Amino acid sequence: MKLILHYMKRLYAYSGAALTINLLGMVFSSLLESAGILLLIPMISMSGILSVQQATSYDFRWLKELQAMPQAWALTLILTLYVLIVFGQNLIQRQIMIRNVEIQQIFSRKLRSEIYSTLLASKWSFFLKKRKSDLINLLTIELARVISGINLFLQLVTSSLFTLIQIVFAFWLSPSMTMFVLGCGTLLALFSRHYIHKAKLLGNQTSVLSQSYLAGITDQLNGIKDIKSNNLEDSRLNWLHSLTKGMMHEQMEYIRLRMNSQLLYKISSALLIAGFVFISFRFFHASGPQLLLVILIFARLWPRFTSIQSNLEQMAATVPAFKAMINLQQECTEAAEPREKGMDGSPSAPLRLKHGLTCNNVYFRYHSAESAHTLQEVNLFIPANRMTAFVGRSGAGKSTLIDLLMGLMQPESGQILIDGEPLTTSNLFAFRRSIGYVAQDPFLYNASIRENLLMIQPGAGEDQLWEALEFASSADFVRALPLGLDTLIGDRGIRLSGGERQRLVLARAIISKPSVLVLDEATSALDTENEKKIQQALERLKGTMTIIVVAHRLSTIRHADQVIVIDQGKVVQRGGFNQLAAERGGIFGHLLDNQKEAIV
Ligand SMILES: Nc1ncnc2c1ncn2[C@@H]1O[C@H](COP(=O)(O)OP(=O)(O)OP(=O)(O)O)[C@@H](O)[C@H]1O
Repeated sequence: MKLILHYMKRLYAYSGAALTINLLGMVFSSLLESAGILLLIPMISMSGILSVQQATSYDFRWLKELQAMPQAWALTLILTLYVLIVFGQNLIQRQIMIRNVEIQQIFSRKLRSEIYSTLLASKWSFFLKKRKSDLINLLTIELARVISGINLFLQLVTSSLFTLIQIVFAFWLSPSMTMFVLGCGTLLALFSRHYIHKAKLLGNQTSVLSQSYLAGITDQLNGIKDIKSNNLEDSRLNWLHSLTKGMMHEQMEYIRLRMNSQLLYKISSALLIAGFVFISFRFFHASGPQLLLVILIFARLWPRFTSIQSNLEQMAATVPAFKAMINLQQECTEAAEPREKGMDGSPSAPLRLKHGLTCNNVYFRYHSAESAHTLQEVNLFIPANRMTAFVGRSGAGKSTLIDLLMGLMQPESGQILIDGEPLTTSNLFAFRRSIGYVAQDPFLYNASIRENLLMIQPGAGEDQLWEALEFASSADFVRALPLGLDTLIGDRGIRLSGGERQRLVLARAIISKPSVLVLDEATSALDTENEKKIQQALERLKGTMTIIVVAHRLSTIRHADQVIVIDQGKVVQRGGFNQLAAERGGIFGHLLDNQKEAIV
């Protein structure tokens, strides 16, 4: 309940007065509905079916005045009033329903953007710990459950208000009978508590199953080529069958639970009416009109109790989603990156690196204090507008160092300096804006080549697009495509070859003319021809920007101004390519020999 109230407060904060007006509108509409029913009494009374005076202890003075009028006049008056009330009530009801949906839509939109923006503002280290599919599950399925939980809560509030007014109205007609119905309702609600508890447990299962489903499907679609080429379709289908069996079982349990509770309420309603009418008639000799009133009150109140019970069960099933969403928001807030503090609130302009980047005695580790350092005692200088290459064995710590240099993670101790200034929150965003980044596994959006380039430089003209493509050795292949720049490249650029993808990502990285270009193993998965094209692109860019390259293929960095060798998290060699190649017994020479052997 605390969790739901947390979001209700949010709902109130977002919708403010509109929500209060709607709730008041609901009370008014409910009052009108009761007034409409109240008018049925003189109608019934006039028809002679029921003498209301006889059935209740109240004195209907206005009825007597009506009876004094000619019957045709009185009936016309009552019927007109009845129609007007029903008409007015339905108009208000219509307005309330539209406003309710509007409030819900505004809330769901704001909640989605609030959660997504907190997520985007989280540090890179947060994403390293999280499974991508779990985040997708939270942002789609669980978020939808939270929104449906809020809707259910609003329905519950409405239902409770309606019921309260019905109770007051019923009390006015017959206090004793209303007390009896309320007593029975309370007893049944106590008895039905276990349904709500069970619904919450089933809601937990729903969360777990949907998380597994999404995680499995995402993994498998990401690795569909592997599945097809290794003939794994049957085993994947078996996985799906067993998971969907669990999902079906859980859904059937839930629906059985809800139907059982509804059945209990409906059967008890019939039993209570029958029992009450029998006892009143047999032992207390109640009159016909009194018995009719019992049925009227029961028929109006009991369905309300049933719908409140059903509402509570459905809400209980969404509680785990509320819990998951609050946890995610808390985790994101704890992992939030410091906000950009521009002087006038606008994003800061990219930096231009003048002298270079420095690592000053940098130490870093991913896990707790007990684990070994991934990087230790790293001291180095990357001069501006030169090409610096990092090499080393797999797992040496090259990518980790690049992440620290880009400010994606912070050193445990030591400092990263930008032109002599420590990299802190005040210059972090301006520095990041000055970087163009190309990863080993190039990421492209499922859009056209043009759109992919414009995402980084929205205002770029045709000349600028082609210039970036020329520099990245991509112009030829784009020109050869039937639709040229407007070619759609598919999911992550699947319709292009690995080399074309990589060169297109390079074009995208340089289109904004960044001050620093980072290539993290961008040529490792390429063939010699494509590697050569990237190498030529780097040659063209040399001197215009600071280039940092992590390379497994040493041929890529043959023309680097400086090569830094990392081993077990430490800088073990540095110098020019040829100088390091000539150093006897060094790791660089060893790596070079290995690659020569592989070629022979
Ligand atoms: N997200 C992470 N969580 C925990 N440990 C990590 C993480 N990423 C990398 N490591 C560990 O840090 C060490 C350095 O990894 P890193 O990726 O920086 O090496 P690398 O030199 O770039 O390797 P490669 O050339 O194979 O990509 C490795 O032992 C690796 O297991």
